[in-house]
Amino acid sequence: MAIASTPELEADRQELIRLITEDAVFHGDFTLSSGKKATYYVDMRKLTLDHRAAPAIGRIMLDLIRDIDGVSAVGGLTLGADPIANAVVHASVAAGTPVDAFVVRKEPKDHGRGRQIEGAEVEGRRVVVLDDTVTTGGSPLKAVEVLRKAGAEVVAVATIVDRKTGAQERIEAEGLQWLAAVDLDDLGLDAQ
Ligand SMILES: O=P(O)(O)OC[C@H]1O[C@H](OP(=O)(O)OP(=O)(O)O)[C@H](O)[C@@H]1O
Ligand SMILES: O=C(O)c1cc(=O)[nH]c(=O)[nH]1
Repeated sequence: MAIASTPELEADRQELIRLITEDAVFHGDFTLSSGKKATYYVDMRKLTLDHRAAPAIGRIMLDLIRDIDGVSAVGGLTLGADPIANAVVHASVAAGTPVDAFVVRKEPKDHGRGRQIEGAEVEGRRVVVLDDTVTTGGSPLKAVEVLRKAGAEVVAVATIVDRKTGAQERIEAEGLQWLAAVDLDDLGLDAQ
């Protein structure tokens, strides 16, 4: 669990935990992105696109990466990461420490400029990969692979919710820092 760096930001985080618990945790039988089964699903899109939560998500995720030197762009695999990256851009401008955002497509675009990474140019830049909920880590690692091929220096993966099912170990095995704003203890859920 990552306690925020100031009482105000920790209040933001606690309010986000309340909103996730009330509005984004769904119980039932779910198939996850990895094909695994689970009895709950955390639908963070409900909150990354919600006016009550999006500004705080930007501040919380900016705070989460505060100790990493030289980060100039953030983003991740579309679409979970996209509204988070945009929120971080706004929070970073408000904080006087601007960063840019990028979107990593699942496949390169088949028309126009044919790009797989949209937005900020990442070559030679230190970047952080974002995600909304991480289970196996496959999605952020796909973004890492695409970003590295494009010449980015990926330094960390930062998620809002960590489902605590092995992603941290996979990410750290890639030499990347692992950061999570909210974990299962915060939400009163068991790992699965
Ligand atoms: O850690 P993983 O096993 O990769 O699972 C987590 C991923 O699953 C969800 O995205 P999803 O694949 O549902 O795609 P979407 O963002 O396009 O909805 C979520 O937003 C994460 O990116
Ligand atoms: O593993 C996933 O696909 C997944 C789990 C979860 O709780 N939320 C989500 O958006 N994706």
